[in-house]
Order: sequence, then C-alpha cells, then structure tokens
Amino acid sequence: MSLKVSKLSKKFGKNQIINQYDFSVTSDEITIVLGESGSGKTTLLRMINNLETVDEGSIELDGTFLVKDGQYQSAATIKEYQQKIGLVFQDYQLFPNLTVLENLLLAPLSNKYDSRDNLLEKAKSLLNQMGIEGKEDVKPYQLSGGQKQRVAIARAMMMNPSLLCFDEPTSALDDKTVSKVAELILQLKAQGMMILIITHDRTLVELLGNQAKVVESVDFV
Ligand SMILES: Nc1ncnc2c1ncn2[C@@H]1O[C@H](COP(=O)(O)OP(=O)(O)OP(=O)(O)O)[C@@H](O)[C@H]1O
Repeated sequence: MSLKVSKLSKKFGKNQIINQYDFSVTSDEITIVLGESGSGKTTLLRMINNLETVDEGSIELDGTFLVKDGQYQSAATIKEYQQKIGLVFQDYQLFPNLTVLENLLLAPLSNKYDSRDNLLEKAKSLLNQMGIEGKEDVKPYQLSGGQKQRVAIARAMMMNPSLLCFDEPTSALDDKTVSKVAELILQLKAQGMMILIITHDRTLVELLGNQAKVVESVDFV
C-alpha cells in the first residue's frame, strides 16, 4: 500500500511551485510535509486530492493512477482513486445545515457505496471511535473545534480510504487539543492507515515523534 508521486510539476503563471518532485507515503510512517506559508504545501495536497490539476508527472495510489505522465485517467479510474483517499480540511468544511450523522452519510449514500443500514452502522461506529458518540443529531455549530475535526475525520473515513490526508490539522486548536489530535493520528496509524499531513506546526511534528517522517516543502523546486 502506498501513494507514489513522481516527477510532479506545477506552475501558476510563471511561478514554478513544484518542479519534478518525487515523494511517497506508506503505512510504515506518518508523512508530514512541513514548510512555511506560500511554499506550495496546500497545492501539493490539492493535486493529490484532485482539487487542482498537475502540469506534469504521475500520482498513483495502491496501483490506481489519478494521472500518469501528465495524462489524467478515465472518469471511472479517477472515481476509484478518489474512493481510496479521504481529506480532512483545515476548516473541516462540514455541511452546516446537516446533522453530524447526515454529514457522514451524504457522500457514501449518493455514491451508492453501501446500503443505508450498513452505512448507518459504520457511521455510528466511527463516531464512537472518535469519542463523539451521542452527538449524531446535533448540527456542527453545536460542537467545539476539536469535535468538529473528529466529525471531519469520521466523514473522511466513511468509504474506507487507504490514505487519510490532513490539511493543517492543528491550526485552529489549543495546545491541549493538539496533543489529543496527535494521539488520535497515532491511533489511526497503528490501525494501518496511511497518513499524510501538511503543516507548519513543529509541536505537532514533535508529538508524532519517531512515528513520522518529515518532508520539507523547500525541496519542492
Ligand atoms: N490558484 C492559484 N493561482 C495562482 N497562484 C496560486 C494559486 N494557488 C496558490 N497559488 C500560489 O502558489 C504558492 C503556493 O501556495 P500554497 O497555498 O500551496 O502554499 P502553502 O505552503 O500551502 O501556504 P499556506 O500554508 O499559506 O497555505 C503561493 O505563492 C500562492 O500564492
């Protein structure tokens, strides 16, 4: 199981953000892309999640290519790729008018990923695992920042991704919650999840310690 990014390049106008960059993620260690604002971390994560196009290069997850030598694959292959990847956004991006449970069910139900009963069971078990049982019927505004993030993680895990991506997971959280997030990420890793984190938070890097490898975003170009 691995994410392999090879010879990836991206420009915005004349501004080369990423140049012929190789990089990989496995379940053996959490991969952290560390770097200052503006260095291209978000752009890299967005390309891996098919939210931004690449100029050149390949992105492959567990043998399924999103893009190969700059050529995007068929819609069916891209769908298969996207089901294997979950993203937890920096601002969580929960649907504000839906309950916690509805937030988890929306995408897998509309993708006909499984029966409603099975998905309900899965959602409840993930919420349990995240320590937010009992909040199924509340709306996101009734949750703390840390709880919203746990809902976002549970939502990202509904379709059993093999890779879970985090965009600046600690930027909106206080120190105590940061330690809890680090613990949760370590738990997910222990369960065999591949994890990619982009951050500028060196405290988080320290908390993840020897379970993580750090990639510096200054090396993109
Ligand atoms: N859609 C876009 N069009 C033009 N330039 C862009 C676009 N998106 C990002 N950039 C530029 O690309 C560079 C890298 O941005 P990016 O957001 O990837 O950096 P970052 O390291 O994630 O920073 P931050 O932590 O502030 O999000 C910046 O100079 C930014 O202005």
